[in-house]
Parts: sequence; structure tokens; C-alpha cells
Amino acid sequence: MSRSVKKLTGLVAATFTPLTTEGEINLSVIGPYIDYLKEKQNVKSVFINGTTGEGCSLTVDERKQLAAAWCQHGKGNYGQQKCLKGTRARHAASIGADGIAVISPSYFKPINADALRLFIKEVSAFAPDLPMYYYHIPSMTGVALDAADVLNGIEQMIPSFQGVKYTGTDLRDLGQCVCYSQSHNWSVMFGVDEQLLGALVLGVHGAVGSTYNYLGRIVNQMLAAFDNGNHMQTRALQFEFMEVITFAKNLGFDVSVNKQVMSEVSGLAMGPPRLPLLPCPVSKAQAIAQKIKDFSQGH
Ligand SMILES: CC(=O)N[C@@H]([C@@H](O)[C@H](O)[C@H](O)CO)[C@@H](O)CC(=O)C(=O)O
Repeated sequence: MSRSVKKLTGLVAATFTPLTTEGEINLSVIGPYIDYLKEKQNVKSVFINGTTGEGCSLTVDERKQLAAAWCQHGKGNYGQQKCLKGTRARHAASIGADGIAVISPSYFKPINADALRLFIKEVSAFAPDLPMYYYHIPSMTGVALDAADVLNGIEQMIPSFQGVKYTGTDLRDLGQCVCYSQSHNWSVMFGVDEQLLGALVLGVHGAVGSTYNYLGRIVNQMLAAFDNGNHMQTRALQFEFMEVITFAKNLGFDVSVNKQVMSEVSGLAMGPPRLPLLPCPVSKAQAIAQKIKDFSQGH
């Protein structure tokens, strides 16, 4: 790589995509959104156009506009900013994103790790200097190849490779990713927020998730407690966090509900989701938001 790369660590908010009530992207919310993350949640990195951001439901042009807006508003505010998912790598490099994450194709699926590595290599060739991460999310892609197999030898094919965003629950595979990444100084970022403590014990370097949009401040406390070796406090926070997510899941927590919850908690107008996601009844989101506020007030 031709530039030095700051290792990705800590909490990263997987951002929602603000839409107008008519369903168009609403770039005017991005500035206040960044202020909210920074000032209220102490979250300094973002991951955009991902699952939470309904990236797959946006047009290429919308994704580019969002990426440009986040990078334009975010630089100077954030020491470190992580943007984008998908195959628009060249555009990401041109707007100053700090990295890209690529999911597996999910219609024609790779039959093995070799095929997936070749695909990631092809994407990275459009932006060879931009840090590249593999985004492992089998629950959405339906591609359950071991991420550790995908990492194996990838540094020889992709010099800009920097790690994996691991949204899965297989701790054996996750542990092997961490182990393999050690010798390359890569980042392993965990993406199942309600199971973060298990991943921290295995040595992940940070986390990317939707709930850090409104629970970042508390999860940052949890990370500090973990770093200080205060296992009792870390566990107590994780248990409370799990209770909130379980409450939400019992009410049918999905990206649509989550988006409305973010509007209720932050006061920012995230707008409706895009079809096929259906708008969430406000009363449901308010019940979850109240639970989050109660949790937040206790800390
Ligand atoms: C499947 C899914 O959406 N997972 C979320 C989690 O943050 C998830 O919302 C959270 O753990 C609650 O279940 C993230 O991993 C997704 C993410 O980082 C993204 O938006 O790309």
C-alpha cells in the first residue's frame, strides 16, 4: 500500500439512511446526525450504506451521494471514518473514504473461499490504495463460508487488505479470524452488538453496529471497563444491553423498527424505510425507545 493505515478500532456506528416522507434520501440530516453521534454518543467512526443503511435498497447514485455527504461533513470531525460497502470502490477512493467493506455476492453465490477472494480482489483493483475489509454477514447474504478461510492467503492477492467485519455468531470461526489477523496487524470488527462481550474476550479490535447510534455512550463505557479488567462491570452492562435487545426483538426488531427507534431516541428525522421494509408503528418504536432511555439514564 502506498499510504500508512491507521488501524480501525473502537466503536463504529452502522448508520441509518435518512429519507424524506416521500422516500427520497435526505442529505440535510447528515450534518446534525454527525454532531449527535459525536456529542451524545461519543462515536467517532461510521459505516455507511450497510445493512442498517438499507444500502441494497438504494440506487448507485444515492449511495454515492450519501458517501460523499458523510465524507464531506465527517472529515475534520472524525479522526477516523469508515465508509461504504459494495462495489463502488473507485468512487470511495475519490471522495476520501477511509476504507471499503465488501459483502459476498448473494444471487450467484461463490462456491468456495477461492471464488470469494477473487471477487474481493476484483473490487479492490478499482481502488488499490484504499483499505479493504471483508464484510461477513451470512444471515443476509446466505453465504456461510468460514470467514477464516476467506482470510487465508488473501494478503498475497490484495495488498490493501485490512481485516474483517464479522457479523456472525460462530465463535470458533471468529477466533480463527482474530488469530490469523494478529500477524498482519488487521482489524477484526464484530457486528452482533448483543454478543459483543464474547467477541471482546476473543480479542476483536472493535465493533460495527446499529445500536451504537443510540447506545454508543454506554457501550463505550463497557469497552473501557473491559480494557480496565473490570469484568463484573463489563458483564453487568452487557446483561442490561442484552435485556434491551431482547425486549426489542420480542416486538419484532428489524431495520425498519430500528430506524424509527433512532428517530425517537435522537430526535433526528430518519424517515420511513424503503420497500420491501414496511414502516414501523410509532407506538412500538416508542416502547423500545423508552427502554433505551431508561437504560441510558441509569448510566
Ligand atoms: C443483521 C444486522 O443488521 N446486524 C447489525 C447489528 O448491529 C444488529 O442490528 C444488532 O446486533 C441488533 O441485533 C449490524 O451488524 C449491521 C451492520 O453493521 C450494517 O449496517 O451493515
